[in-house]
Amino acid sequence: MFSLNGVSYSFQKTVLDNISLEISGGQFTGIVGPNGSGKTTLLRLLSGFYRAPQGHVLLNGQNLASLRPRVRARQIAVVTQINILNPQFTVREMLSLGRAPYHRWFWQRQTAAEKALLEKITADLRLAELLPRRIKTLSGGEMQRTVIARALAQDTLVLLLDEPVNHLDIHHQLEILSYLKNLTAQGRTIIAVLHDLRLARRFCDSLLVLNNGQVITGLPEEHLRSGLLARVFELPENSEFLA
Ligand SMILES: Nc1ncnc2c1ncn2[C@@H]1O[C@H](COP(=O)(O)OP(=O)(O)OP(=O)(O)O)[C@@H](O)[C@H]1O
Repeated sequence: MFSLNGVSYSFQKTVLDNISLEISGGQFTGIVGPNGSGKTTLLRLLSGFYRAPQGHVLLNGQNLASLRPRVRARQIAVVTQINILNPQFTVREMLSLGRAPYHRWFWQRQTAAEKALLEKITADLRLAELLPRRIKTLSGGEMQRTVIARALAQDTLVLLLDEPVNHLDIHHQLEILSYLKNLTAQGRTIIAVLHDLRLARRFCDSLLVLNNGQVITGLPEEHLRSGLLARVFELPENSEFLA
């Protein structure tokens, strides 16, 4: 699915230093690491938002940098921390925006298949009552569910999410993460930055652990057994936050 070959990325200092790794398709991969370790930077490289000045980011063997944004948006949907939303849009309009990569012009009529897709997403994320509401009137959690729904409306094989459950209460956190996990059973690839290590361990098939410019890949249990998570987060090995 994704291959990174010798990727480095720097701002004033080097954030990612000569990273080579593979991310498998059809899995839930978590990106974890301390604040400032480069999680968002890595996600932006995977989305094509940043171009690696050194090395290559490949999606199914294709260099991401060579894909036109519209073509990329049919393969990768992104939920960022700061989603630039027009506060005047309704939830219904936001969902429709997810179809933009497939339309020639802005408010092109939706096909029956597109309407059915949006209805299913609306039902799955329990958004029906919110459809007529303007974005500016939503709570943080409602907004987050709307943004995730818009990404799902892109109907891509890959979904990249930056802290997708941050604004959600524990019930909605579990609901959204279970939903995302179930999408992998349909062959979709989910890659998400997560801060809660217990949730990451419970839902992720593999974890990318970022620290000091390096990325260590592996199963959550491997990282736990080796003590890597405890070391990186400066926690005792038997910490309840890893359990
Ligand atoms: N546009 C930028 N200009 C300068 N420095 C930046 C920029 N974006 C990120 N950085 C720096 O790069 C480092 C990695 O940032 P990044 O946002 O990728 O980390 P993160 O692991 O996602 O952090 P957090 O957990 O706090 O969200 C940080 O030190 C950050 O200050």
